[in-house]
Amino acid sequence: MEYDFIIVGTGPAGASVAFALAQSPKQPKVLILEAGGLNDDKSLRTDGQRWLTFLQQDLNFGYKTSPQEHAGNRQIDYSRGKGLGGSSAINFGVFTVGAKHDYDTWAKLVNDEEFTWSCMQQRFKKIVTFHRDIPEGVDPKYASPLAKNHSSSGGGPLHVGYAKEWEEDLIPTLDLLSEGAGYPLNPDHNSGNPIGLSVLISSAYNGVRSTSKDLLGSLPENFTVKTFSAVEKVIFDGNRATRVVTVDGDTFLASKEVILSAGALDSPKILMHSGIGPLDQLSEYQIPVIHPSPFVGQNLRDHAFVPLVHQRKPGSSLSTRSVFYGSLKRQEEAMKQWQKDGTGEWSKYACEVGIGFFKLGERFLTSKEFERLPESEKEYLRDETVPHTEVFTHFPFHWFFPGGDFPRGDEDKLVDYSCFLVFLYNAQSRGEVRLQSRDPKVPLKFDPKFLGHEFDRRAAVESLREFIERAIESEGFKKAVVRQIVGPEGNSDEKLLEFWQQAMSSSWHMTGTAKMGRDGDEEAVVDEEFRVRGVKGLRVADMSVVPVLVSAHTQGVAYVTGYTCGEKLLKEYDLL
Ligand SMILES: Cc1cc2nc3c(=O)[nH]c(=O)nc-3n(C[C@H](O)[C@H](O)[C@H](O)COP(=O)(O)OP(=O)(O)OC[C@H]3O[C@@H](n4cnc5c(N)ncnc54)[C@H](O)[C@@H]3O)c2cc1C
Repeated sequence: MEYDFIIVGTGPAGASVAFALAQSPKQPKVLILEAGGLNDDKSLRTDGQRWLTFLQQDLNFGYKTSPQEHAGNRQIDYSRGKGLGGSSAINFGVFTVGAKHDYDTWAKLVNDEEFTWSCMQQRFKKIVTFHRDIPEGVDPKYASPLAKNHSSSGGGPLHVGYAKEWEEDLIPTLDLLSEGAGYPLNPDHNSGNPIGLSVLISSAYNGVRSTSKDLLGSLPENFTVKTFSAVEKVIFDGNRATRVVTVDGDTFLASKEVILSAGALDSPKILMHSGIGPLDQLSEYQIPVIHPSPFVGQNLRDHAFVPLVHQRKPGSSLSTRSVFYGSLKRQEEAMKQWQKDGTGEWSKYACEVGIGFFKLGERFLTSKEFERLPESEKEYLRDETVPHTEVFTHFPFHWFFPGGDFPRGDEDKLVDYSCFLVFLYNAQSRGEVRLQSRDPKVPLKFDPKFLGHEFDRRAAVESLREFIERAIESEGFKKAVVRQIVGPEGNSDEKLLEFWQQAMSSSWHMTGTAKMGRDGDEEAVVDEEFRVRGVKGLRVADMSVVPVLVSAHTQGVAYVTGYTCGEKLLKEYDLL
């Protein structure tokens, strides 16, 4: 069977390519191939369990990094979602779009206005329906987005917004950070300027998580979706891509384009198995070369985070979460309620958090590591919309703590704790993904080179130090705390770095492994039309191509990346 377009992968990017093409009245024939299954079990959408879905093995490729030299030689979890929705089906539901300057930088790098914030903001409005309602009686100072920055009714199929019910200690925690620690407020973190403290907008609504599968819900008849169809490679006639072959040996023909949206760890793999990649790697595994492309798999970037966990004095916080998490019976009852109508405690606990994007102070800006950055990078970091770090509140840490004092259905061990996550932003380290087998079932080798650059180590240390000095050591916080459960053993550079090395995790924001660039950029794997350089009829549209490590959790970027590619295809093939 021949199709006009074949899209590989249904994460935010692939689903958005499809969603854009579905708007064509000319009904091009589109085939969507997805490695995993339907992901149609309703309970996978339980808002309060969004932190746990990634542990389900059938929904996750289960990747790990290679041993990380600067992180205690640990192999760090490098999860990727499998099945309809891709990684959005297993992610934590943080819905952030990043800084205006990220997109304007992208547009400048590739010399195309289509990537500016003003164009991307319009696309967000087509993909997303934003629900602005917050619980009654809550002061809107942490959550009052301006209408002009968001779509409301009449937006797209991806529903985002605030949880209906907030945990009792959410606002007091944010008050502590704003009034006690002096962090600035920002009631509209998705406005293009994320700087400041807000209540988080999540990819969830009415207790139900949203995933990119929601964009595939009402595809017209000219679309075919095939699950359990992992693509091995693209086949070329001369240098034109004409077919894809799955690992099970099925072949599908594409008369116009193949679009790879298999994500930043798998699109490079498909390229390499198709003969597009670094010559040394292709020849080592005897893969016939279609086009040498030395930067396929290079330029990998990511965010990272560490947790800070403290036990609070009994009665010092208003939190009731430990009572819920401490009772399996209560959790079961709540699940019955959630199954019935999406309400109850599974749409309250860990469903709303605080998020802050901040600039760091003079100690960071005058450090030798900052000084030694290229001028263009310093200029980028000085832009008013670009944060230097992120802080996150109310992470349900007890689920990930191996034993210890946390509630696990045992009411004797109820502990009231606070958990903040501190993020490393703007990492300068460039990692890589590499072939390690000729067998397409074997994943690439993933080496993000976490903390491999001196700037990253400085930014990690200063992000953590500044948050500890401002928030954790503030009178308001200290007086409510019994002890630190997880955190550094001191405030020196060495102790702070040691803590990062032992406790850091990837944020799963892998970016840049098939980077987009303008003519003359020798590192560019694709051009600004998403076309793979050196061949015809093949594009990559997912986080692989994004040439900027955006100041956000990356699902939003993946959605608009895919949608931009879809719009370009509609235009180029005169489909509107
Ligand atoms: C545990 C976790 C938590 C996260 N939390 C957040 C968060 O809270 N907020 C946020 O903004 N971002 C978060 N992210 C990141 C975010 O989900 C990703 O940036 C985003 O999903 C990337 O979109 P994508 O379309 O590029 O790739 P993916 O979402 O990874 O989609 C790739 C798709 O391609 C399919 N595929 C792969 N190989 C093949 C093949 N050979 N053939 C056919 N199909 C294939 C996969 O099954 C998948 O459907 C998280 C990610 C993870 C893993």
